[in-house]
Amino acid sequence: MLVFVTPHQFMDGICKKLDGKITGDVEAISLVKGMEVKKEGPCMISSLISKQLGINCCVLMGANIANEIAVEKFSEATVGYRGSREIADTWVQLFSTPYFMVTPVHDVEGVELCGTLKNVVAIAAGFVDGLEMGNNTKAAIMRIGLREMKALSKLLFPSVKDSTFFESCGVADVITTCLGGRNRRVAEAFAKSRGKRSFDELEAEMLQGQKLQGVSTAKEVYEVLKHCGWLEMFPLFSTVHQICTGRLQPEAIVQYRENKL
Ligand SMILES: NC(=O)c1ccc[n+]([C@@H]2O[C@H](COP(=O)([O-])OP(=O)(O)OC[C@H]3O[C@@H](n4cnc5c(N)ncnc54)[C@H](O)[C@@H]3O)[C@@H](O)[C@H]2O)c1
Ligand SMILES: O=P(O)(O)OC[C@H](O)CO
Repeated sequence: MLVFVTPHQFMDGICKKLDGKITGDVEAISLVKGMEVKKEGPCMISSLISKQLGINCCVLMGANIANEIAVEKFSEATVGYRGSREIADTWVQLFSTPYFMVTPVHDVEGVELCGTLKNVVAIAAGFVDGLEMGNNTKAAIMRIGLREMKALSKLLFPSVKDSTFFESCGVADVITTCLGGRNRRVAEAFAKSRGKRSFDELEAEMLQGQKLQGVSTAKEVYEVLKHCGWLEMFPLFSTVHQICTGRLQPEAIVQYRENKL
């Protein structure tokens, strides 16, 4: 059983290194939050693993800030699977502990897109914190973000279920990452510097070698939206990328009209 958990930026290279080396009856699970954008469109990391290595791949996503789990504070997570429930039950059994409650959901794309897209929402929440806009604004950003997450997931994969957004991988992960995650923290510092310090510089200074997922995911999402002609339908997602790249000021995070999707 193979467990993948690295920053998503490295997964293409890792799969290329593993290509041809995996034989026998192998099952994989990805904890990686992110996507690759190929010429033919977005490719979720579990699909990349499945396609490049020829193996089935489930996902594990949820409201899971690592250092809280490390000290055994209670939390939940979601296993997303396709096909047979049997393998999902095996993963649930493997990961479950009295303080880590894992639920299987038959919606691998929905679960993985929740884990991926909420990192863009967390960047937006960090801008709100850095600008000291307050709790009402932050709640508004989280709500708009969740709505865009659901709308984009369903446009990309019509099979995605509404109920997935109420699992740990959905609304709960939006909340915990917007309150306590690294994406939020670094975006807060970016906004405090009024965009004068780059994300790369802040990441290197604040994360000691760890890699942010939200900034590159915002770029990948922007590319997908632009390619599909959907930019105006997703103002929060597109504004986050434009702020990250310096085309807009952090204040722009509340300066757009929400489109009714
Ligand atoms: N840390 C969290 O709280 C948390 C929680 C849930 C999910 N995730 C997700 O898990 C994934 C990994 O996050 P993380 O915080 O464990 O990341 P991390 O930066 O701590 O790196 C995890 C692993 O990736 C390896 N790695 C680093 N650079 C690499 C490279 N160039 N090539 C190959 N491997 C490399 C590291 O050696 C390490 O073992 C991300 O997609 C993240 O969103 C993280
Ligand atoms: O620390 P972050 O912002 O990468 O978020 C960590 C996890 O994805 C939360 O579930």
